[in-house]
Amino acid sequence: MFKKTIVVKLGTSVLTGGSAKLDRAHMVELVRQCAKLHNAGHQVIVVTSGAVAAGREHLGMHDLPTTVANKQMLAAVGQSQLILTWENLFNIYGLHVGQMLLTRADLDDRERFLNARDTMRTLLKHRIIPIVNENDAVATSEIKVGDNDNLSALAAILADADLLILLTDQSGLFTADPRTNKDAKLISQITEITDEIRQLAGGSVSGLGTGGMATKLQAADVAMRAGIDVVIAAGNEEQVIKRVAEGESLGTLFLSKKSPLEHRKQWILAGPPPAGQITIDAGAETAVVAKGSSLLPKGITHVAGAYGRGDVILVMSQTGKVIARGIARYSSIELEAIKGIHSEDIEKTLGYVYGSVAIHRDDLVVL
Ligand SMILES: Nc1ncnc2c1ncn2[C@@H]1O[C@H](COP(=O)(O)OP(=O)(O)O)[C@@H](O)[C@H]1O
Ligand SMILES: N[C@@H](CCC(=O)OP(=O)(O)O)C(=O)O
Repeated sequence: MFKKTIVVKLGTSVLTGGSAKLDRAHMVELVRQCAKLHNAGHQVIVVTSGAVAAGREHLGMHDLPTTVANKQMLAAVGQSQLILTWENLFNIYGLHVGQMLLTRADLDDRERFLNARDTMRTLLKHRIIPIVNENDAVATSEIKVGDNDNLSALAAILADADLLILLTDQSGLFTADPRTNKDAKLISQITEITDEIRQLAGGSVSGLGTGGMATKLQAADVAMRAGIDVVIAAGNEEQVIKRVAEGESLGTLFLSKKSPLEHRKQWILAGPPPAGQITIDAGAETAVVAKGSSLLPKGITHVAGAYGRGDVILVMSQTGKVIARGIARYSSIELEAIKGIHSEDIEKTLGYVYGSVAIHRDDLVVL
């Protein structure tokens, strides 16, 4: 069976069941489904809302505050309760969780993006469930993602996910808001988000979540552009996570045209102008061109230009021919220090290591 990387986004409406506190009984059921997928060999990442709701419950506040600062206060109180709840629930299945609190500003910054991606990958490698929420304490109006739908699309990109499942209190995207329109019909598949589709999505009516369907469509748009399929489905549908992950037609599927890898390679080719270059020896050229291998520091003979981790660079042959374009895993200063050495010696030379490769084969397009 194909092992997938799946991001499951749980909205406030799903986690509270429409009440003013966390619905722990339902959370147990959602965790059971995630644990089952995890144990079948898939990689599962949870994007959780509910910090504000948990804070409200913990402090016994009945009215939902309207000011951003008060919501931030509730999120600060509630996030620790929320993560503890997830840790305790996943523990039932012998699993640990790792908390990642992110903002869009973190992910817009190339260096921080790569650092967050390293954390995500390392958690997954150690079979720990990453639990992501917005860092509400520092998310102001300029920098906040604004809702966890958009954040979940960024988390899916960070995780190189195959599938993003947005669970909410409706069974998918309807032709109109089903709360106010009884004749609204479920749309089962979308291959392109057009203006007509966007017009179907109103704001949140539940008053518990923030974005309604509009932010789910924004998230679906971002994820699809990165080659990630998206499903919007109801959080209370039986075995919903497992069934969607297995490809059952449930809710609304947003089908992406390209795979994440094809998308990334296209971006490397057509994206930003190269920030610099490296020259490699004949052995490395054979490995990269003929075998499709990653490029190791050992094969680098020359570094030119000033660039950072995550920048697109050119890979040149000894005769000055451009062989490939790729995303550098180390800055030009770091590559200058580690060129020609064995990967095991990177740590000794730099004092730290981001991995054994200078450019990973998934980040490399041979020309
Ligand atoms: N076309 C539509 N199809 C389905 N739901 C819609 C549509 N337009 C607006 N909505 C509203 O979006 C709400 C879900 O968004 P929201 O309350 O933000 O949930 P969450 O907390 O899960 O993010 C639904 O309860 C529904 O009333
Ligand atoms: N970060 C906030 C969630 C923001 C929000 O309301 O998201 P959502 O319910 O997914 O629309 C929290 O944890 O309460």
